[in-house]
Amino acid sequence: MKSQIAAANWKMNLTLQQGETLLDEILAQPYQLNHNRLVVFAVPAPYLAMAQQKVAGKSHVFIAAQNCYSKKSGAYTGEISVEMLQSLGIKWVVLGHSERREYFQESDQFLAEKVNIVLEYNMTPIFCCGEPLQVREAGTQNNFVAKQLEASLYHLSAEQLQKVVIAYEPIWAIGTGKTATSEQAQEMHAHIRAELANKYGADVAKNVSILYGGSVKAANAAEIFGQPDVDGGLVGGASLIAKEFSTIINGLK
Ligand SMILES: O=C(CO)COP(=O)(O)O
Repeated sequence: MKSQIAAANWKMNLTLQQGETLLDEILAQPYQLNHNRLVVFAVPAPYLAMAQQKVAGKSHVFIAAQNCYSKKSGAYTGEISVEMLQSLGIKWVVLGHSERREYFQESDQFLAEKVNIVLEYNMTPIFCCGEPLQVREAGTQNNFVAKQLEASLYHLSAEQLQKVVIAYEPIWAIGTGKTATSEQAQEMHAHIRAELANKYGADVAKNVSILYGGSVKAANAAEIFGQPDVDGGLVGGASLIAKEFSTIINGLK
């Protein structure tokens, strides 16, 4: 069964104290959450333990890492293993964000390895995909995203695939204020689901949560989330403002 998910991605923002205050303010509000209506905060690595403590005892609210390494342990200075995350109680990891792909040269193959290790530890990957502006302008975005999915996810079994959350984030809409229209979001999400159905069957595809990311804010969240194939969002800038993100959470179907 797929879930509706409001996921915050703080990226490389906020001090520890600012992060604590933000979490306190957001978590102080009442939300209608259940096992199919979830909130996730992807916080910077140094704040994972703090954030995990803040949500302890809160049902249906989870903390995510923004990245992890593909190896179990060893001489990999500066990297974070899934075992370390697991030891903190973290169950979610964002993988393949376009900023990681662009600035840190993360390849499809590397991401496939990260997906594998996250699933091996029974954690949930939020796998990001999405096309740059020139691909959108050329009209070849469907093919571009299908190739990203194929390269990093299609080695998975049907059972494994249903444990992956996909986040469609068109790069031209990230941090630009230029949101995809709800029609554009729905069109791509339907395409992603059709691709998954093609590979794994419709019964599997309908169980996969597909989030939209790119300039989601309080003012547009409910409309975008209301699209039939949009199962919530992965939110950057607006997730740093308590009132904005609280409204976004309430915009979930
Ligand atoms: O990249 C994003 C979330 O991962 C989207 O960022 P913005 O919401 O700031 O556009």
